[in-house]
Formats: sequence, C-alpha cells, structure tokens
Amino acid sequence: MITVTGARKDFGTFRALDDVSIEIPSGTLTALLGPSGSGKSTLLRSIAGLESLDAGTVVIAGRDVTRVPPQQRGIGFVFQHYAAFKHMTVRDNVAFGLTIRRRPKAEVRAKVDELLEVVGLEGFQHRYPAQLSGGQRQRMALARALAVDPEVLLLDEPFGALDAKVRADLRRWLRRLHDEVHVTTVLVTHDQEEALDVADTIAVLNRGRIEQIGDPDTLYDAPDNQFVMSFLGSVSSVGGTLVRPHDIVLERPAPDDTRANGPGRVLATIERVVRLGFEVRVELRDADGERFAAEVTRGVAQQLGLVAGEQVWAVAPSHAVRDLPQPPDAGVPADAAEADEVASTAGVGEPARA
Ligand SMILES: Nc1ncnc2c1ncn2[C@@H]1O[C@H](COP(=O)(O)OP(=O)(O)OP(=O)(O)O)[C@@H](O)[C@H]1O
Repeated sequence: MITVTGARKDFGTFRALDDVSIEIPSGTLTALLGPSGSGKSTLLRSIAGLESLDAGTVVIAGRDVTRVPPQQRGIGFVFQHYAAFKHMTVRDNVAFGLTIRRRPKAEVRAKVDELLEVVGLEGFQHRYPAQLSGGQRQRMALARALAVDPEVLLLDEPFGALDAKVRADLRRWLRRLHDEVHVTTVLVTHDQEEALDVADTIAVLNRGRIEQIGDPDTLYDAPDNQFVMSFLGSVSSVGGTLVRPHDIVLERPAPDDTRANGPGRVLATIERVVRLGFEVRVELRDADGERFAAEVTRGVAQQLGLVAGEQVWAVAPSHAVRDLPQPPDAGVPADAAEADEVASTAGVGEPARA
C-alpha cells in the first residue's frame, strides 16, 4: 500500500500539488490521469522521493518515507525517455541494479534470464540499446526496474514517445505483465484511453488536485463532475444537457411535427455523417448554432437515412443524462491534448546516462 496524505508542493508561487491524498492498495495498477500541468508527474516524483513535499506524508508498505532518499524507498522508476547505458548490452543493462548491489553471479544470471523472458527480450540479450526499437527499449527499462524486486513500480508516461500502435500493444502487454508480477504500479498518463485500458483504479488530477478516484467503469459511468466526465470520454451538449454521444437518440421529425426544443431535446441539422468502422458519427448543429455529435450504429444510420443537410431530433434519454456540477474553481478541459513534455531522463539510485 502507498498512502499519500495531504501532499502539498509549491514551485515558487505556483502550487503544483494542493492537499492531495490517495491510497494505492498493494498489487494494484493505478493510473494518474490528467491534462498537462495537472501535477501527475509531481505526485509520482514525490512518491519516488525525487521531489520533497512542502507538506504531507508518503507511506510505502507501512514505512513513512517522506524524508527517506529515493534509493532507499524500494521503488523502480521508468521514464518516457529511458536512460539506457549505451555501452552495455541488454543483459548488462537489466542486471545493473543487481550488479551494483554485488549479488552473487549465479543469482544475477538466473534473475536476468527470468526477466528477459517476462518482457519478451530473450533473443536480444547481447544487443546494445541502439540496436533495439523504442518499444523494446522501454521493455528493457521495465525489466531493469523490476530486477531489484521493488516494492512499487512508478511509470511516468513510459510509452509516451512511441507511436500509437506500439503504444497500444505495449500497454496491453504491461497489463499482462502486471497480472503476472503483481507489483504495485503507478502509471502517469494524459491519455484517457490508456488509463481506461490498463488501470484497476484511475485518479483524475486537475490543477494540482484529485477530482475523483475510482475504477474505470465508475469514472466513465458515474463521474462526480463535468471535468471528470469530459476527460474520460467525449461529451455532447444537447440543448444544454450533457450526454455521451453514443447515448443520444436520433429521430426523424414527423411531417406534422410541432414539438418544441427543450432540455435534452433539440431539432438539429446534420452537417456531416462520418463512418468510423461499425459506428457512424453524426455531426449536428442546432438552431442556436451549437455544434455537437451523436454516435449511432451503421444500421441505425441507414434505417434513418441520415444525410447531410437534413433535420433530425436529437434526444438525450433521461437515463443517460447527468446533472453534474463544475469542479470547484476549475473549467472543463478543452481536450486531453498530447502533452509535448520531454520527461526527465534522470534515473533513481543510479548514475547519469552513460
Ligand atoms: N521543477 C519545477 N519548477 C517549477 N515548476 C515546475 C517544476 N516541476 C513542475 N512544475 C510545474 O508544476 C506543474 C505540474 O507539473 P507536472 O509535471 O506535475 O504536470 P503533469 O500533470 O505531469 O503534466 P505533463 O503531462 O505535462 O507532464 C506544471 O505547471 C509545471 O510547470
């Protein structure tokens, strides 16, 4: 269990963490999710001991580590850009933490063999980091972090520098790895899909505070506020009512239709119909000029004969409507934009990049 209580961190006059408390149960995979600058990395680095808190405590496995240096916290850390030792083979990189701890050679060999298998790099042990793909390098980084049997594994956008396909493959791989190894893992990501895909629990951060903590279903289906709802998936406003696009029901107006617009029901003009595989996204504009989107199956789209320029009723069914507050003094995020952050490449308890 990792317990952070009342964490506060200021950089000059800027408050990066504002009274953050979170409990991360042993053996779980928790994602810290939020927009750029929300404090995710600062929270992770505070757990690692790479930042010292201005107030609050960090307890790992029952031990108060608030004032304990990073090397003595029993953590493994993997960054977006992994600082591999370029002159060392994959095997020696993975063995590094064990070698500097002067573990017996046979033990190191056995442990490294096991880890190379776990991360699927058995055939690559004699290569040098420059001879690996980005995804392979990050798997090597994970093997190296796991080699010293850390109490917790802290991952800061570990797949952030990889292309979308490799990223998706690797996060599923991480999930399977976690199910095998069960080490308590905290993953920083700004990508809601990544968080929904891999995490048991998601903590949504915004402006240095935690907006909500819960399992992916709860956060998606029962968000506490508009920020969480918008951050965890797309949202449309139907006459001022917030709803997920796939929950919107479209109806053709009857020839003698005299119904008026109301909350959760508007007559809208179809601007575009976009096919997304099995689904169709219908881009709409209401009489006030408000644009929003609905998602329906291709079957429904064909049945209704949805064509640009025509009018449809867009209805937010009452079961799907969420009357949510705004979070205190915060806005709805524009979107979960790609963070163009370049993560620090410093390692924990090891020399700088060689
Ligand atoms: N060493 C520092 N000095 C000054 N300000 C900092 C420092 N580290 C972080 N900050 C600021 O604290 C805020 C939170 O940063 P943090 O890296 O935790 O955000 P994040 O949620 O991880 O964002 P990103 O996804 O962009 O990395 C940002 O506004 C950042 O500019």
